[in-house]
Amino acid sequence: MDFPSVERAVKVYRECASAPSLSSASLQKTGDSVFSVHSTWSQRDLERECNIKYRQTHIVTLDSNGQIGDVIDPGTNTELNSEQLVRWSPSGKLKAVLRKIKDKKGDEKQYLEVWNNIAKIHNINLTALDKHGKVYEDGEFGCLEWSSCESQLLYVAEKKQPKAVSYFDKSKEGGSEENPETDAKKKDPEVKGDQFVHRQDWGELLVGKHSPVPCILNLQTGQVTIPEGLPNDVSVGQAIWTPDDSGIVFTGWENEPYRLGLIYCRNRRSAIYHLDLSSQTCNTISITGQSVRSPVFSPDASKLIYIQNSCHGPHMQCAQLIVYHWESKETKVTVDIVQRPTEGRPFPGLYVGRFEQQCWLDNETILVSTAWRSSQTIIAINICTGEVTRLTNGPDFGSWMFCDIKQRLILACRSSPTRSAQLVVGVIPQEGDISCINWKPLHESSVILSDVIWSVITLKPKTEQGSDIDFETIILKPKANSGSQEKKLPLIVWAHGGPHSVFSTGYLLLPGLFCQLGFVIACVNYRGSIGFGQASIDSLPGFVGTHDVKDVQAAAEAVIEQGLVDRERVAVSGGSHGGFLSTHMIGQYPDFYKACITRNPVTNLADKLFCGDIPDLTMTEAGMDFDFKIAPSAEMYAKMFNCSPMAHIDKVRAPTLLMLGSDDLRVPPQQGIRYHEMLKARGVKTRLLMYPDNSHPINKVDAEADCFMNMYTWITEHL
Ligand SMILES: CSCC[C@H](NC=O)C(=O)N[C@@H](C)C(=O)N[C@@H](CO)C(=O)O
Repeated sequence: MDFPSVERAVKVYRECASAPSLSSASLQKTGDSVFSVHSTWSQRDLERECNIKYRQTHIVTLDSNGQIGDVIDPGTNTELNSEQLVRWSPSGKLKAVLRKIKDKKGDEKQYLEVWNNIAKIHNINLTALDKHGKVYEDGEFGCLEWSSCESQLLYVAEKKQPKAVSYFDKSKEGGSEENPETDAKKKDPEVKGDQFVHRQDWGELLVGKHSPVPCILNLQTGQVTIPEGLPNDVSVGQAIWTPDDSGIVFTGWENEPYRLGLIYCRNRRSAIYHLDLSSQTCNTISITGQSVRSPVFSPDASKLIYIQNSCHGPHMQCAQLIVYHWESKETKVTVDIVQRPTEGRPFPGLYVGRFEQQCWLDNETILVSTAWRSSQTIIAINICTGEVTRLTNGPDFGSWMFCDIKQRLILACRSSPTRSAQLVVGVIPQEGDISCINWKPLHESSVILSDVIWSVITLKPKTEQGSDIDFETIILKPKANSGSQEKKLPLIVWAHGGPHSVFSTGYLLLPGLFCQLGFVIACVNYRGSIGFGQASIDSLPGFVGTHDVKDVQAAAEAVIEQGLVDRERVAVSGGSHGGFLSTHMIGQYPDFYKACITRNPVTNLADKLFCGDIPDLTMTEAGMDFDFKIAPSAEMYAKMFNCSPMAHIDKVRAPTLLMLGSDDLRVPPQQGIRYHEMLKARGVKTRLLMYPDNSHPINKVDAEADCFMNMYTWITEHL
């Protein structure tokens, strides 16, 4: 087949990859019926080979009926690459900014700034204060919270460790005998012999993050204090003030017996704590033995909500919404786990990482984004009754993300497989059906794939365990051919990673790109994906390499049966567990797939058990209960190997491209390197690309672009 040229592929990549992705968006009330929308975006810059960050501001007015009036785009884009965290104060009059700057010597410094509407009014060099290590800005631990009196800021940073010195450091010898007291007072504590103690961190994308502690900056004094009374062996994150500023509430993850990778893992043992700052007493709010996260107070401070799910089993699960009544300390599960949604009760359960801090419509209703089958949707939850109302369900946009709410003005971001992110506002009706929202765009999507059409098909597995659980596949087709039968197109079958994640009908860069270049794409949400009920998730562990493989194959065959695809030109792609699946497909269906492209694939679970930051994934997905003591028997090793792609290596024929991140801690590169070598030793065509300074996602701008071009040339060479 004559595929579009490499030059065409480069052009299409430049266009589609230019779509900015939303990092954050907030509403500020700036007048009686006037609101400003501040949004920060991330956009690939291929020339500078970096992701640039910039801010946009829009003005929204409400008319006399409280409906959306004008939407004004003053066209103010400001690049802001040094900002790490931004938080407006409760009054909206002040803005706190955590900024990272390199000084003249090239050393990184972190500043906490406070701006009013005229200028910067506070500027604290946190690094120079030397009260703690780096401030955390990540999505797991990070926080930046104003006290209600707007005189203090709360954040988390690496705990300061005693300086480790050598027993043979001459500068420490002599002198101190004469003045042990004065010397000791003069210096920070020092520890001899600890220079090379292994300090385990929280793994992939959290390297160097070992022991975060809460820090309080007093804006009047410019001083930072680390509260006393913190629980031992707990990593603190997501800290918030109690409503009267008398204490802090935070999520604490257990460090012992050792840390497991935290990112993308919502099953790490943790608790919600309340530390009273004056008495320095710390109490646990949540029940023990769970995985909890994202504490948020109601506007009237009467209730605290947080998310809870089991700390055993799959890394992503259906969660519970917990309400904790602050005065009575009564705790209630207000939204429970959903095992099997039904036509009558379609709500599939909660799949939420963190609440937005401003997620309250009123003191009884919160707004949340959650996976709802193959869509990301916004729901309203009545936290007294547990009633769930779906606020977004339109046919044109499959992915909606809740951003902010002020009074009844809601700010959201929406996209689809053919439209990049678009900010929208709407007014939630005071009466009647709150889902009747008249959404108004603040701007047009920057990328619209007008020659691509997308759809979702539902499939039922054949007879086997878990066969009463359906699954879905998102299909992208070039519009030009959608109706015609004469020209059969090549197909790429895509498997997501996790395995407990999901393809949502939002902007999908790579599938959209390949569809633009003439491929039909099938993105498979196989059984075990989130958003379909807990029973679907639980149906996969112990059956990886069979159920997920069969579902991917069923999806591929269902697309072929639609008649648009040339069954002799089918490729398979996927990263991580998606790489586990794509290498399984070419091993189990060696004549069906004519090419394979995979990123950081899991190829041998037995080998992975003792490398990488998530040994528990290996045992869980192989159908075994994880135990920190990990004492695998020969039978357990056999079981892990037998459900792995490496067990099928002798059958593989398909030319296979592997793309690995040299810094990947989630799935170490050896998994891909060994598979590559096994193919070479068997004369199977294979190519391995190793991207330095890239981790599990391989998302550095230059590496990502190079991956795409190599994927394109590999597939077009072999289909
Ligand atoms: C977002 S689900 C990831 C779940 C899992 N977490 C811990 O086990 C995980 O990281 N799995 C990897 C093997 C994987 O498949 N990662 C996915 C999703 O991040 C990927 O595409 O990289």
